[in-house]
Amino acid sequence: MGRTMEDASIGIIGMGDMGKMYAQRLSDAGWRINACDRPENYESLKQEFASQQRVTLFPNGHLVSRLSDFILYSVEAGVIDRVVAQYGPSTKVGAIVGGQTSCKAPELAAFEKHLPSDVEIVSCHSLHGPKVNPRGQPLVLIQHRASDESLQFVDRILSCFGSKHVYLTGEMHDRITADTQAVTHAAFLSMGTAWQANKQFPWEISRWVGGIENVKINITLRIYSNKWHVYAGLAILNPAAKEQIRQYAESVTDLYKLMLGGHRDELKRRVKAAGAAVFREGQEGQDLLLKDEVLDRFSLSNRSREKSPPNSHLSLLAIVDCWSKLGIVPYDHMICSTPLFRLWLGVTEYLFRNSELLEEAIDTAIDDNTFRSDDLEFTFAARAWSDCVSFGDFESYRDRFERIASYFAPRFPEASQLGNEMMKTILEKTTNQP
Ligand SMILES: NC(=O)C1=CN([C@@H]2O[C@H](COP(=O)(O)OP(=O)(O)OC[C@H]3O[C@@H](n4cnc5c(N)ncnc54)[C@H](OP(=O)(O)O)[C@@H]3O)[C@@H](O)[C@H]2O)C=CC1
Ligand SMILES: O=C(O)C(=O)Cc1ccc(O)cc1
Repeated sequence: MGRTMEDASIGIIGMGDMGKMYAQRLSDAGWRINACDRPENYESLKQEFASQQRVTLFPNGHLVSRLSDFILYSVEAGVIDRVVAQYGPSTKVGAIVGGQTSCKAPELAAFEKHLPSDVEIVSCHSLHGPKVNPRGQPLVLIQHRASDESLQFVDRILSCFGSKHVYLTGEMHDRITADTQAVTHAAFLSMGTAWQANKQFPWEISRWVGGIENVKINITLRIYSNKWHVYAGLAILNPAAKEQIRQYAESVTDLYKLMLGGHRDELKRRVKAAGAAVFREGQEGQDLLLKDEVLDRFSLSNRSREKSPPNSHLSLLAIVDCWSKLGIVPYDHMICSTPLFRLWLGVTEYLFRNSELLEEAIDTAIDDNTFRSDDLEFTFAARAWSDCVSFGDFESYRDRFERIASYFAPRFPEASQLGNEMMKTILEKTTNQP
């Protein structure tokens, strides 16, 4: 192999949010980094990292690849094949190559197709955004075409994050993250779409103020304030995601029809059967601590509230129905959970483990018209996102995403500050899951 830990250097191709976070943390831990972004970004990146002695910027990926012992591609998922085709053949003999894209099938296929056969492949995926502290968060490692020694090499390099290393195949990774990431995002994207369609800013409306509504609002705005390609890539490129998002849209539609038709008993039976399948005895894990006292502290609204306003919670009833239809037990997915997924499971659990609240949601869905038009738009939105992902057209995904993002944009600074505090407080209590 000819590389030693002492003189090894790490290459990063793609110095966006994740690439910069990796460069910063790995160089702080003492590693030498060779990095590049697209050639037109070379000068500005060189200036940005001028004071970082251990980070050397290069104009392109050929120069990074020929020098580095472990090379990470941290580019948009949609361009991975093109970028690996371009720089892969320049990889240093005997080096190890990996990627940070959120869906592994296309990334590993690109590596197999374009990397010389004397190059090993160990890929990775940090299951959190660039502003989250990696300590304690899952970090997936994939020993795809590599010796045990090379896996240990990568393991050691990445150990400075303090993340929880999880060893999976690419296929297992994609199946699990379809649920922990893609379906979770589909639910929040649909909430934002419905609010926009109804011309609402939910924090200004009393029925959306307080408790788990704050989580829905803050996370939705957090997603729309991020880059569209992250969500598009992991949904469109993952075949398991398409199927799961379709089931979510189907569950939303079925439950909404039961609500509209006033079929209280059937709705109750279906929701409770799904709840029993998902929240089985003994699978509670630790208390997720999503209590109103905590959640109420993170409101974008300046109104106070007396009591939880009743809500049909269609988005939450549907995710449990969807999990049960697909035979998914979300607790089994904690190994690949992102912060958003844990919050999503937390609010779902909060509803389903409180039988009074669950009964109230079902009764509200049948008896109270207040949420009908919200739920109608939510149903349309869930189906439209599912279609958009199934068609696999990145540009129309981008269009939809950016149109809705621009509606909420004036509130992003405030929402992301509040969202960060909320994530921090809640995640401190939910990180160490079994
Ligand atoms: N953001 C997140 O929360 C997470 C993202 N990921 C995944 O990590 C990857 C990177 O995401 P993120 O950092 O957020 O996205 P960014 O858009 O911030 O970063 C991607 C970078 O790659 C650059 N790039 C594109 N083509 C090339 C090229 N040919 N050579 C060199 N650089 C190139 C882009 O430049 P330009 O913008 O000029 O095109 C951009 O700076 C994605 O695949 C994403 O799915 C994984 C975990 C979390
Ligand atoms: O927590 C989430 O789901 C996020 O939105 C952040 C994120 C996005 C992409 C990833 O591959 C991993 C984490």
